[in-house]
Amino acid sequence: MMKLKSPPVNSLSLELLTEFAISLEKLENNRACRGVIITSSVPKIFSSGLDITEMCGKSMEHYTEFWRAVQEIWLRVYSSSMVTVAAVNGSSPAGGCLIALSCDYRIMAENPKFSIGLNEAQLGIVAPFWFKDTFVNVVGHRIAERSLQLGSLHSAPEAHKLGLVDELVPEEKLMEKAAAVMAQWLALPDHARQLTKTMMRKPVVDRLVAHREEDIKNFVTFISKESIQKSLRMYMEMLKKRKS
Ligand SMILES: CCCC/C=C/CC(=O)SCCNC(=O)CCNC(=O)[C@H](O)C(C)(C)COP(=O)(O)OP(=O)(O)OC[C@H]1O[C@@H](n2cnc3c(N)ncnc32)[C@H](O)[C@@H]1OP(=O)(O)O
Repeated sequence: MMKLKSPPVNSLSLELLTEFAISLEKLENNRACRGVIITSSVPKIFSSGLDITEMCGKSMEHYTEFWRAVQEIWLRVYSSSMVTVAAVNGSSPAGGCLIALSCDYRIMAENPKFSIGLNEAQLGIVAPFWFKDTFVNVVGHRIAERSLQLGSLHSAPEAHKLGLVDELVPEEKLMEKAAAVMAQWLALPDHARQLTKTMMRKPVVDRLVAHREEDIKNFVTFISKESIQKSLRMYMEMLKKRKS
């Protein structure tokens, strides 16, 4: 099991992304490890997505390093040879949702206050093509298109209805259910499951691998724009105001 632990909201900072990638690599290289449950140790939050402070007021070099780390975590989770189950035990906007979408199966705590979705548009930013591809591959084109354009965050019941999460279970049953799903997936021979997973996911993975440097350049150019920086600053202010 892998538990995201970066209070208060598990925002995906460069440090957390790097630790996460190293832990995944270790598990991937351990032949005895055939599956991983990804969850959070922060109450009520799975992950608040990318750490916005990593994308605000920093240098081009920093944005480059940060975006490479974001790409890396997606590539590792999405193309993992292990069975990956997301036990979504709290809200999971944007990058947090991407982590869950990249797993093989998603189980979410049945709490209507928890929400999940790719809400980038609400921040005035655009989800890159590989976020979009991952989303489309889970929920289909129409639902993804509407949800992405509106930057929707879906409540747990709504997310289940849309197919964004596979199952809802009472919060106290989440880990038990995740273990049961893992056992069910691990009952199959690894090679058949892994080859099938590769067949299904390879086109999307290959697309980023082929355009990785171009994608970094696009991100750095986009995020460095004063208008985008302003949107991000305003969003952070809104988060702080909402709190007080
Ligand atoms: C080409 C560009 C593509 C770039 C792609 C980006 C994808 C992303 O992931 S962008 C990030 C999107 N994330 C969000 O919109 C989530 C924002 N956060 C929330 O909605 C809420 O914080 C929460 C529902 C996750 C939790 O709510 P809660 O009431 O428990 O906590 P808060 O008081 O709101 O937050 C506590 C603390 O944490 C700061 N914070 C929250 N989220 C982030 C974040 N993603 N990055 C950095 N910091 C974050 C928040 O401002 C509070 O800080 P202070 O205690 O200093 O006020």
